[in-house]
Amino acid sequence: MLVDTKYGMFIDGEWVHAGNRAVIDVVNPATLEKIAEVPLGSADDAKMAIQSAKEAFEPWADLTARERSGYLYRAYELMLQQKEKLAELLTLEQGKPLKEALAEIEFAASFLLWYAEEGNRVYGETIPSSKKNKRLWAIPQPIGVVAAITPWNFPSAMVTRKIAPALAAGCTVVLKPAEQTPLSAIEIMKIFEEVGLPRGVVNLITGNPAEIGEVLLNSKDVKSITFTGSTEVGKLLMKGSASNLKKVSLELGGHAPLLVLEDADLDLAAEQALASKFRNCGQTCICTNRIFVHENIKEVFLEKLVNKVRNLKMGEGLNVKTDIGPLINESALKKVTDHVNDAHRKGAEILIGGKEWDGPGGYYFEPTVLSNVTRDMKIMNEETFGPVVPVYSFEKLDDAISVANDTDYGLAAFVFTNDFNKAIYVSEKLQYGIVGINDVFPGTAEAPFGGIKESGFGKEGGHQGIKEFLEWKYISAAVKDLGR
Ligand SMILES: NC(=O)c1ccc[n+]([C@@H]2O[C@H](COP(=O)([O-])OP(=O)(O)OC[C@H]3O[C@@H](n4cnc5c(N)ncnc54)[C@H](O)[C@@H]3O)[C@@H](O)[C@H]2O)c1
Ligand SMILES: O=CCCC(=O)O
Repeated sequence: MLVDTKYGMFIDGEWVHAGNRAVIDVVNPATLEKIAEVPLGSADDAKMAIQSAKEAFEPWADLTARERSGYLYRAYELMLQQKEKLAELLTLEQGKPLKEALAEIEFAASFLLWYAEEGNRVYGETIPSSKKNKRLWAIPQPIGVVAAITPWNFPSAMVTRKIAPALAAGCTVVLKPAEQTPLSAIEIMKIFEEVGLPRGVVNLITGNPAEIGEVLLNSKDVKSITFTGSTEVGKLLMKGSASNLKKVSLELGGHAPLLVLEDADLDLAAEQALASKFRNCGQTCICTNRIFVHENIKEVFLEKLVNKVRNLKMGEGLNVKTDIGPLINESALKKVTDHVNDAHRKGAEILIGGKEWDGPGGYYFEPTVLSNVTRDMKIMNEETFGPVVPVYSFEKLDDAISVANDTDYGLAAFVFTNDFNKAIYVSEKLQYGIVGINDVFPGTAEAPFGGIKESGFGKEGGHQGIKEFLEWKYISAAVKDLGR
C-alpha cells in the first residue's frame, strides 16, 4: 500500500530528504514494525522553513480571499478522492481502526471545505465617530507566519484544523507534526503541492521536538504558535512565547466526565459511553475519562456497559473486524497499567479487562471497566489516555457536578438525561469548554472546539477558528469639512 518508505520534509516548495541527516523511524504501533523513515531535521532546516514562510507571506496575504479559498477547495476535493489510501496510512502509523481512520480523513477534509467558505466572510467594522471630522473603522488582517505543532492521536485532522483557517486568513505556515505520526501530515503537504499552492505558503519540518520548538519560539518572524498536545508541553510553549510576545492558542489535555442521570436512556448512555471511551483506544482529548452514574441505576448501566465491552474486538487496525487498536507506545502502556494498578490497590473492582493483551506485537491493553472507585485514585485525577474507565456513583446531582468540576482540566463533558431542564442546568454548571447532551461526538468543522482552565484557550472550527490567525487594525481618518 505504501507509495514510499522514505518521506521528506517540505521546505520552500521542495522535498528535503534525509541526505546526511539522521532519520526518525516511523513504527506501526500495532506490530512494532518499521514502516518508513523521515529526516531528523535540524535547527537550520527549521530556520529555512521559517524564512520561506516569511517570504511567501505578503504575496499570499495579497491574494483575494476567493483566490485563497480556491486552493483550499481543491485540496478538500483531492483529500476526499484519496481518502482510502490516506486512511490506510493513518492506521498504519497511528494504530486506530480503519473505520475510525476513514472518519478522521473525512473530518480532516471538512476543515478545508469549511475554511474555503469561511475565508470569504472575514468582515471588518465601521465605528460611529464621536467627532464630526473623523471616520473610523477596524479591519482584520492576517497575523503573519504561524507555527503549528500537532499531536499523534489525530495525525490528519489536527493538521487541517489548524492549517485551513491559517491559510484562509492569509497566513503562511510552518508545521511540525508529532514524530510518531509524520506521514499523514506529509501526505497533506503533497495535496497542497498538487493543487499548486505557491512555494513557501506551507512548510513541514520533522525533527527533535525540543530543538525545533526552540527555533520556532525564538524566531521573531513567527507571529503565532498554534499547538495541540499535552498541557505540560503547552505550558512550556506559552512560557517560551513570552520573550517575543507571540500570539498563542493551545488545545490541551482533557479529563472528560460523563454523567448518567437517573432518568437517562440507559441503552443509549451505555452505547455512547462505549463509543466515547474506547474510540482511538481511549486516546482522544475528549474521550470520557470518568463516568458518574446515579446510584439507583448503577447496576443496570454497568451490566449494559460491560456486556458491550465484552464484544469489542481488539487487534490491528487494518483488520476490518477490529474495534479497538493498540496504544501509541510503551510509555502510554505504562501509564494505563499504573492507573489500573493504583485504582485496584486502593479498592477498585475490575469488572472486565485490567491487563495487557498479547496482540500481534504492539502495545495493547484490554478495554477495562472499574467500579467502586474513589476520588483519591490517580485515574480520577489525571488524563489516562487509554482504554480504561472508572465508574463513580452519586446520589445528589450537585455532588456529581462538583466532583466532575474538581479538576484543572476543562475540555469536554457529557451528560445523559431525557429531562430537558436538567440537561440545561448541568450543561451550564459544568466548567468545560464543550458539553455534549446525549452526544459524545460534538466535534465538527462549523463549531468552536476548545477548552478552558488548563485544557487551554483559543478555538478551532467555527467562525471563531479563523480569528486565531487575524489581528485587528484600527484606522482613523481625519476628513475636511466640505461645507456641510
Ligand atoms: N484539546 C485538543 O483539541 C486536543 C486534541 C488532541 C490531543 N490533545 C492532547 O494531546 C495530548 C496527546 O498528544 P501528544 O502526546 O502528542 O502530546 P505532546 O504534548 O507530547 O506532543 C504534541 C506535539 O508537541 C511536540 N512537542 C513535544 N515537546 C515539545 C517541545 N519541547 N517543543 C515543541 N514541541 C514539542 C510533539 O513533538 C508533538 O508534535 C493529550 O494530552 C491530548 O489530550 C488535545
Ligand atoms: O482529540 C481531539 C479531537 C477529537 C474530536 O474532535 O472529536
